[in-house]
Amino acid sequence: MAQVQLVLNAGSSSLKFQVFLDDGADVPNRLYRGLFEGLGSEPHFKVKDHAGEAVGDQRWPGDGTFGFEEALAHLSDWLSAHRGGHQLAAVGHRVVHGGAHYAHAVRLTPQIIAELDTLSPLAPLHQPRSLEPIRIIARRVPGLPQVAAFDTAFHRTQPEMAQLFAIPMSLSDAGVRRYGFHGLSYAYLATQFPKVGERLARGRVVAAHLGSGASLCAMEAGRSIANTMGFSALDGLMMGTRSGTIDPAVVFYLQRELGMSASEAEMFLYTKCGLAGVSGISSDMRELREKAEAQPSAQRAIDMFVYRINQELGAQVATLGGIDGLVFTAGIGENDPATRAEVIAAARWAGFELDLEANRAGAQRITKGNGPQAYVIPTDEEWMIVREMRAVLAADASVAAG
Ligand SMILES: Nc1ncnc2c1ncn2[C@@H]1O[C@H](COP(=O)(O)OP(=O)(O)O)[C@@H](O)[C@H]1O
Ligand SMILES: CC(=O)OP(=O)(O)O
Ligand SMILES: [Mg+2]
Repeated sequence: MAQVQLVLNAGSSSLKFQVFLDDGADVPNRLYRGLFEGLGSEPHFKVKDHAGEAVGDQRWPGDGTFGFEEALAHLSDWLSAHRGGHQLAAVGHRVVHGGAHYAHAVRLTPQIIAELDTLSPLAPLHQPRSLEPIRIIARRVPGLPQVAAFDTAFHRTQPEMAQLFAIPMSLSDAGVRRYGFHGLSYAYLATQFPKVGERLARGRVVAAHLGSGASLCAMEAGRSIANTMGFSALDGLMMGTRSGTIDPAVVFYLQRELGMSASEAEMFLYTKCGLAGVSGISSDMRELREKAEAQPSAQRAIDMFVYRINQELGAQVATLGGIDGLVFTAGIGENDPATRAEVIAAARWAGFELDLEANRAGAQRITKGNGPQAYVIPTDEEWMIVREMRAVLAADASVAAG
């Protein structure tokens, strides 16, 4: 009987999944691809089959009664009904934080799960959400292989300078360092660069993962050189609900003057800031675009989002010593031509020239002229995870075979 592999990707506002045929093919054969989006606002479940046909679509009221746990339960029922008799052979998970230790995906054991849980304080929005389904599955189907693929792993190639803070080395050695995130997304993009062209595959690239979480990654010949996210996924760009880089003295102020505890200040910066905090309207770029004309606070949030991208782009380009290509990806990067146009307009200092029509039409290359070029490449973290999972399981099997 044919077997399938499931991949789960728990993001800050979404739970994404894909089901692949476990047929040993080099290019993973996808059966289903789906997601819950708007977790925390207006939950929406969508699934497509391998041909892109919608096979599931459901919405829940935005009253806070349908959260991550309900999404997991719904997904489990949906999968049981749609597995078509295929047996589940393995589950791959996006685990945001692999610490300094994990530079590659790993097969999960109770010890490793416990070790990964110690990193939860470094990624409070993400790590517990990845570990929860891992624990549930381990309890319900104890023998089922589960593999964790890490968002931090891709960045372990960064030079020491990019990974260190200006603090005593003893603290850096204890783990207070820059890890970088969205690595599975950037690793996937790197696999696509050769198909797009030499300039991306060999050159100096800044990739912009603009989703609910957002970051930039400076890449040289497809390897990570720097990332705007650091010790945590709170750093760098302004995000859906996260502040991004902020003067650390603001944190002291929140505690000392506003009486917040450390945990309250932390949750404030993770969940009440960014697009949602500045606009007072929504963390979702779609809603802000709709309301921008009528509501100045929505326009202000969008303007600040673009302003910060351009600023951080400057830092990444300086780190690379120049730029050959800019790549947009993730929810906003893939779907919002207005944000791309505004970022490119702000980044004309780097020589970008927008191709208005190509950008509007959603073409792969969205700039023209002789300067550096900008592209849109849809990301596929689940595809990257299934590939990494297969490599881990194949290595395990060859060790077992002796
Ligand atoms: N058509 C669209 N136009 C503008 N923004 C969009 C569109 N579709 C999705 N988005 C944005 O993408 C975000 C989700 O991005 P995604 O990469 O899926 O995030 P995550 O994985 O962190 O949950 C949404 O919050 C929304 O702001
Ligand atoms: C690391 C991170 O911020 O992920 P996401 O964008 O999926 O929330
Ligand atoms: Mg994501």
